[in-house]
Amino acid sequence: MMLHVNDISLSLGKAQILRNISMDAAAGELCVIMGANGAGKSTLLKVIAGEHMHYQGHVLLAGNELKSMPVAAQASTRAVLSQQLTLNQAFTVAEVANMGRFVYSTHLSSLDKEIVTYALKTMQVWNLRDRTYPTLSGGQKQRVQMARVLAQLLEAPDLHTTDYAGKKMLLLDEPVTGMDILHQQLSLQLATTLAASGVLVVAVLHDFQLAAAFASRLLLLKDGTIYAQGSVEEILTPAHIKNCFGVDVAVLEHPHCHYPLVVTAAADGLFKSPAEEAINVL
Ligand SMILES: Nc1ncnc2c1ncn2[C@@H]1O[C@H](COP(=O)(O)OP(=O)(O)OP(=O)(O)O)[C@@H](O)[C@H]1O
Repeated sequence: MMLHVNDISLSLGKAQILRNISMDAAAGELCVIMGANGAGKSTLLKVIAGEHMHYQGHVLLAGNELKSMPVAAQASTRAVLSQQLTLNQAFTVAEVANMGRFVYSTHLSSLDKEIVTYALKTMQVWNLRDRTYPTLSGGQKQRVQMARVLAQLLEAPDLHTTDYAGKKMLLLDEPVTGMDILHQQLSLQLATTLAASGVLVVAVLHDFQLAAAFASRLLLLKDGTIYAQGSVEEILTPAHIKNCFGVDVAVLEHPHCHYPLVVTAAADGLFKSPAEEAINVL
């Protein structure tokens, strides 16, 4: 799957949310989008997911303009994990995971069931399969959502046997929010493994360490535009982070791994005294 985003802009209501965004990503990449709250990350992901079809510019998926792709074709080529997905009805965990397969047919075949079982086991929520989804903890819910998108994406109950190059895209909006460190690692290793099988993965992350460890390419958004894009080393610099997040950091070398470590350099100084605040307001 090749994703080609060419000069897209998007308004929601009266506000222009995205401006002149261009990016390319290819099969096998794990492309991470970062940026401050409100920078436009989720909105960009939603455009790519086909949720905001009134964008200006072009979004090409494997050479096809997204706007002209039938909904069924879109659903069979990409799986989406959205932010703050609320499911208050009393579905069981297994039923939520089954939803990943309903995009193909309302009748689940034995292969569908095997894929769902495999997805639940991969995300270590098989033991929760009969629980009602709303009663789960935040991190458990997120793991079930990962199982659902995995069930949608896979064509076989195995991570390693299928070549997905040119066929599948996985869009993840803050997938590890609320997960403990083990399941954060598990989820991103899963994303990397899928990428190695040819899936194009685009993920919004807030955690610099996870981005540094797993991204093959980074996109930094600021105020609805692309501030910078490139390799982890090119993007995770103190200057870029200061400009996009307003925080002073130091970027160190990991003692064992090749990736950079981002640590905050100043623990205080973000809150000014009331007198200084007053001067800023004036
Ligand atoms: N439906 C909408 N109508 C109007 N404005 C919207 C709508 N959805 C999002 N916005 C605005 O668009 C901007 C970008 O929102 P978006 O959710 O893409 O940010 P984000 O980078 O994902 O932020 P966060 O890190 O908080 O998740 C924000 O200012 C938000 O208030």
